[in-house]
Amino acid sequence: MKCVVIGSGSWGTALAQVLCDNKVHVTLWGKNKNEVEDVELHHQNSRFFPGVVLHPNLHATTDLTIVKDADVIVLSVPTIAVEEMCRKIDTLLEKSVIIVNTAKGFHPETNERMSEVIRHAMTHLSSVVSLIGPSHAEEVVLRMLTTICAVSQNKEDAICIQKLFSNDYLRVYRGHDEIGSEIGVALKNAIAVASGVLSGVGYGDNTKAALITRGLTEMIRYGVAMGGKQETFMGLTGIGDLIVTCTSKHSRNFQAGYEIGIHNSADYFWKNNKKTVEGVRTAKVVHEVAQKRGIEMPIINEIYKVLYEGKKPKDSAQELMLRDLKEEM
Ligand SMILES: NC(=O)C1=CN([C@@H]2O[C@H](COP(=O)(O)OP(=O)(O)OC[C@H]3O[C@@H](n4cnc5c(N)ncnc54)[C@H](OP(=O)(O)O)[C@@H]3O)[C@@H](O)[C@H]2O)C=CC1
Ligand SMILES: O=C(CO)COP(=O)(O)O
Repeated sequence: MKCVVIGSGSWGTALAQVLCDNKVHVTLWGKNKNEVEDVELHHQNSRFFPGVVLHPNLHATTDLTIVKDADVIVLSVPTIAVEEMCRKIDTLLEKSVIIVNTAKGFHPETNERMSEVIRHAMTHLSSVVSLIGPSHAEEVVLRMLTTICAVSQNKEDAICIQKLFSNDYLRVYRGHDEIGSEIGVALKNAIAVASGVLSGVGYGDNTKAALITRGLTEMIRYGVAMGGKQETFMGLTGIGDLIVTCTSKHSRNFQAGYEIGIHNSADYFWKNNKKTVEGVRTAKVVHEVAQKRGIEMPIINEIYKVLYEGKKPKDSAQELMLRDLKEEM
């Protein structure tokens, strides 16, 4: 089995190392020459994991033609780059491959989920498996115990990817609700931005518990309206990923929100952010779709207003607290 991991950022590097640990033939592809040389020559990716020594057998390259005879290609680039990467890879392939999607979000223009984007962009495709769940790269690269889910419409390929990645520190479950799972992991990023905002403003643990619980309600409402199964949101790609992203110091979505909360404004974030913060774009997509379809998403609407309409976070928090009083669900 020959694997190529596309994207030498934090998640691509961590996943490529998992495959090395599992003695799978794997090469990491990156567009950034410095990053690739760092991995190939020094066994480190110091931009993302300062001080961490990577597996000695992990090789990296900037030559994309290595995909041509791959059996499995793992895509670990941000959502905005997924379609473009798929089209480039497709022109180089000599046979059909399993694509493992790891990006969490929607296409910025068509609003499609990542599996849909990949299916539309590629012809040399056996199937798409999304490998998603509560998994910060910073912990996986240190081999800390983690669980994720291999989600696919194709049961055989889900099993293949589950076995390929599972080991004594990474336990991979299988799932088949592609819609519910991909919506869960996308939406939790936007809720995590809100969690960071509330912490930055100075609110405490009661507020975070409220945000996670009511955020999950919105994820379910939206996901079920789009065709996902309610029970999926009780699993790793729902509540699991929501908890880790809303509470972890590693989360870039939480960190972005925290800065916005501290400044009581999104201006500083827009001027200075250079990190991958998927929840910001997701908030826009979900806000727009929910408005069109009449899906009630109060937290998403407020985070959208903070990010795109200059609303002050403290005013948004008050708006959420003083809405019409409701039944819980
Ligand atoms: N990090 C994590 O813990 C996890 C991340 N994910 C998801 O994985 C996806 C990838 O994120 P992550 O690895 O964290 O992001 P990073 O920002 O750590 O890395 C992204 C990598 O993709 C590269 N890249 C950016 N744009 C392009 C492009 N147009 N073509 C090719 N390469 C590109 C970047 O290169 P450069 O910087 O040089 O532009 C960088 O090497 C995201 O959707 C994220 O939500 C999922 C689970 C865990
Ligand atoms: O998806 C992730 C953890 O499961 C990574 O979250 P961030 O993108 O917020 O860092």
